[in-house]
Formats: sequence, C-alpha cells, structure tokens
Amino acid sequence: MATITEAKVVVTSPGRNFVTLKLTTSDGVTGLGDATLNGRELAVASYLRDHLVPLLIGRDADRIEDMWQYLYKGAYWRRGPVTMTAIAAVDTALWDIKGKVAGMPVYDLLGGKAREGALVYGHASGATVGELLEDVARFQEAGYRAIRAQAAVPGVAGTYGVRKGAVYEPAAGALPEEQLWDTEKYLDFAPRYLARVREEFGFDFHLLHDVHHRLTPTEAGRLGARLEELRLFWMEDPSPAELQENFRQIRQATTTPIAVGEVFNSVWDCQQLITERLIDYIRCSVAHAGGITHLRRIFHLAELYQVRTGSHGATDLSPVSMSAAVHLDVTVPNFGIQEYMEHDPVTHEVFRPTYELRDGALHPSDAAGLGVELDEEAAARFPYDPRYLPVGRRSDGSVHDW
Ligand SMILES: O=C(O)[C@@H](O)[C@H](O)[C@H](O)CO
Ligand SMILES: [Mg+2]
Repeated sequence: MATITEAKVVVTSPGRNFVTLKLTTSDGVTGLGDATLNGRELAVASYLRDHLVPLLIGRDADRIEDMWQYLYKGAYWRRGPVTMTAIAAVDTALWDIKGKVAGMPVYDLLGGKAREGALVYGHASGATVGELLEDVARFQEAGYRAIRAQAAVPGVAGTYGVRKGAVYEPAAGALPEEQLWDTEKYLDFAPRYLARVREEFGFDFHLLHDVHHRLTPTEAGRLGARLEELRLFWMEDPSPAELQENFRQIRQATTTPIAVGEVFNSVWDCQQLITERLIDYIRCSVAHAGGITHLRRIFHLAELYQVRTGSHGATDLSPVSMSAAVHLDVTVPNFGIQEYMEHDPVTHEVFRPTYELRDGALHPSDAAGLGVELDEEAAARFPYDPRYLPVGRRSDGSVHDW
C-alpha cells in the first residue's frame, strides 16, 4: 500500500490564476489536481491547506472511491463549488498517481478509448459583426470543426464573450467590472449576426452560441425558436438553472438543442434536467464537479437518457483539468463535444500538458497518468493576482445575471 506523504497547494498566476494540488506518495509518485475556482481561488486553496491536507497525510493513495466518499460524506456540509472543487483536486491527483503506478494513461484506467480524440469548439468573437466573421474564418483555417460565435451588441457596452485583445475574462482591476445588459437589444441582434455567420460560412461546421444565463424561460424559448433554421449545435445556458423544472418551458418552445451545467458541482444539480430530458448536453467539468470519479457518474447517468457531454473548458480551467477532461472524453460512449480555449503561452511556462490539437480535436498522449507536468520554480515567478468575474446590470441600474 502506498500512502500520501506530502500534499502541496500551489497558487500561481501565469496569465491568470490557478490553484493546483500536488500529492506525493510513499513510493515517490506524484499526482496533480486542478483546484481553480475563477474569482474565488483562495477559498479553495484554504479549504485544501487548512482542512483537507491534514486528512490526506498517511492515507492510502490507491483507494480513490473511498477517498471521495470520505471527503464528501465526511464534510457533513454537502456540495457547493468550494467543497466540490477541493474534492475534485484530490480525486484528479489520485487518478494521475494510479495511472503512473500502472504505467497507463488515465483513459486506459477508465476502460480504454472509445474514440481517438475529443472534438472541440473554439471561441470566435468580435466587437463588430465584421470582426466576428474574420474570427470565425481564423478558427476554420486553424482546423476547428465547431465554433462558438459571440458579437458585441450595439449600444450594450462590454457584451459577454467578446475578447479584448488576447484577454477573455476576468478583466484586470481590483474590483469586478460592471457590464450593461439589455435583453431586448440582444434578442433583436443575436439571431441576425448568427444568421450572417451561416450565410458566410454555410452549414458544414458546428455553430454554437452561449446565452450566459441571461434570459427568462419565455425569452429563451422565443430565441431558440428563432434560431431553429440556423441549426445550432447548441444554445448554451439560455436561462439560470437553479430551478431545473423551468427548462420544461424552454424545451416545449423549441427544438434548438440546449446545453447547461458549467456552474454545477454535483449530479444533484442536473438530475432532473437529465432524467426528464430537459437538456441535450451536460456541461459539468472535472474541476468543479467533484473530479473524474463524480463527473463520470454524471456522464453515465446522462448516457441512460441520451444526453451527451460537452464539458466546460474555458481558460479558467488549468491544463491539468483540461487533460483530465480529454482522458474522460475519449472513453465515454455519450461524448458530445469539449470546450477548448487555448491557454496563454505564458501558462505553458508553468503547466506542460501533452495533449495535442489535431483536426479540430484534442488527442491525449499515451504518457502514464494525465500527462501534465507542473514546473514549481516557474510557478513561483507568478504570484497570485486578485481578479473577479464581471457583474451585470440592466439600464435601470439593477443587477442582472452575468
Ligand atoms: O462557456 C464559457 O466559456 C463561459 O461561460 C465561461 O466559462 C464563463 O464565463 C466563466 O469563465
Ligand atoms: Mg458558458
């Protein structure tokens, strides 16, 4: 039996903030887990350092499921993004260790490949429709077969999803940026620019769009119906999903496929969405939904109901959880798509993943474990840099879902 002898929490900001857990066993094997919770990073770092590390030292590194149950049920206070991200980091690091001990990539531990690579979608955006079209062309030239399109809505400063230079989010600054939101202007404009994308580039690629929780179920149904002829791959987060039964109304109003789940952290956040078939794609991630062990459970439940996967994968997830996602993606029968946003090159000075983008799909390497290295000396050169995600406000000044 190998025991955990060291558990280290590394907070670093190469381009943006990441929290990483590094476990070492009595056999000298190391494993990595991503514990990054965008905008609330230090809460997870403290949860790990102050509450989990003392429980990990001396514990059997082989018993991944038992560790998961021990940390989940042992906390008494169940679920929540901070707890589940911390558990995810431990779980991911243990899978990495198990793979290295077995001399196998994690996808082989999970039953082996069902496909060679995970189809990904890239993020095209533009401050104008012209810029968006140029960006879509750039992604097509780079070999992407699926592209998410977001354009700034005229008269709505700081529309969600539009990059400023190389920066996606969060913006620099000590306090959250406040962005204006106008539902009517968006509902009028979005179908028109998405139609322009189809006119220009045709139907021979997957087109996606993220609504980012901005609409009521009535509005979302109306938008979905209007977008049907554009045959979107999906309409993401059309409405906030705390109340899962609200999606029944969207479902009845439109056949545009629906994807939800990047903010969920457990199967209980999406069990009704899945079992009542209120969505088509479940977007939970390894980092925020309890690690490989729990995300696999969610994906298996989804498979029974013909709901496919489409994991969150913005750059607020480190190359460690991106790698874990790709290993899981290539094994599950109900894989749909994987979100992928290339990390800033400076991020790769600290994290060295071995997955590769080829023909619009991410391919895991056959390295044992997850195939990611963390350079701790490089990590020390990039101290934590406090950032927040933006806050949305309507034109009357009241707070809207961002
Ligand atoms: O699907 C996406 O990429 C976005 O919704 C981002 O993940 C979110 O704004 C948090 O960074
Ligand atoms: Mg999203």
